Amino acid sequence: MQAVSNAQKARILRDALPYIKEYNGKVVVVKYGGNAMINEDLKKAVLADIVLLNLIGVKVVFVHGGGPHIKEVLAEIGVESKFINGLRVTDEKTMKVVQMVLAGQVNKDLVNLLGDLGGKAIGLCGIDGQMIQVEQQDKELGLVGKITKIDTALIEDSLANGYIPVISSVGTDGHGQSYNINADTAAAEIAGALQAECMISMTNIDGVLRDPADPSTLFHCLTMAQVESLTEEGIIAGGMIPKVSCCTDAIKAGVKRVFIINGTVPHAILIEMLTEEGLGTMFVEA
Ligand SMILES: Nc1ncnc2c1ncn2[C@@H]1O[C@H](COP(=O)(O)OP(=O)(O)O)[C@@H](O)[C@H]1O
Ligand SMILES: CC(=O)N[C@@H](CCC(=O)OP(=O)(O)O)C(=O)O
Repeated sequence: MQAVSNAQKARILRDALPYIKEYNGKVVVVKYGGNAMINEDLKKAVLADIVLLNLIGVKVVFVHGGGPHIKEVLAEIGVESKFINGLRVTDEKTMKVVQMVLAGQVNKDLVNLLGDLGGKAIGLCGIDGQMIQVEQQDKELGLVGKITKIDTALIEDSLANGYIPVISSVGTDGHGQSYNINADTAAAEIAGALQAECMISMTNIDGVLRDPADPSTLFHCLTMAQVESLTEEGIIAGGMIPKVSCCTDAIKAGVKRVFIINGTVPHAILIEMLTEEGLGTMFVEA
């Protein structure tokens, strides 16, 4: 690899200035999927980028998943999940594991690492301050919550105090029952409620692809209509279904810029936000 001279390093920083100005003081919701948390080094690199964004004045709201972590703990107790359109059918036993893994293990590990990296982070889930209020989505899905309201007070207080809110997608029905929510859905609803400047979903694939096995088939930009037909054709499938519909929902809710990027590419988020390089799939109205 060619060495970067000091002058080049300085120019890279200077070239980021217009983007830094653009995002300074703005709310950016970042969704970090469990499949993108593939190893500790990569996780630390992603979290260091989040700390950097926070320190240059971006109000980062960090919503995380943890599907693979839930799967691992369920496997240990001999439970196998069924998914309907990318959503985990959640019975009471599964819900206990979901809450324990997302709001406990994954959330606190991320907060801990952010702290280690010099970030000021606070771990929350949708139950805290009744932030994510839900009702049952569908009997067949069990304890999967459909979001009825996002109370942004706690998020806004955290941001106003300079914290990075780290949020896990567990909601409450207001009567003591916890519900499981797809993390992309939670991120999109939170982004809409905050009227965020930008929402970025970080996953383990470059974006929406015609053929997920072939990176050259990436869609750089998708309209709502294209999303609908690709879903009907079955090209958008599995976990990509809720992810993509969340992106279109966020656009409809007034979020200005919405992307799916590959969180396993080092510094993908900095490249997307602070350079003219466009990574992943961007969603637009028409
Ligand atoms: N058209 C498509 N383009 C890209 N990925 C797709 C597509 N259809 C299905 N997928 C699958 O969706 C997965 C991403 O969803 P998911 O596993 O739920 O991610 P995360 O854990 O980050 O939320 C990809 O790894 C891929 O296997
Ligand atoms: C209802 C539902 O499916 N909830 C998800 C919540 C975690 C999640 O979304 O994690 P990823 O972002 O890593 O996929 C689940 O149980 O897996």
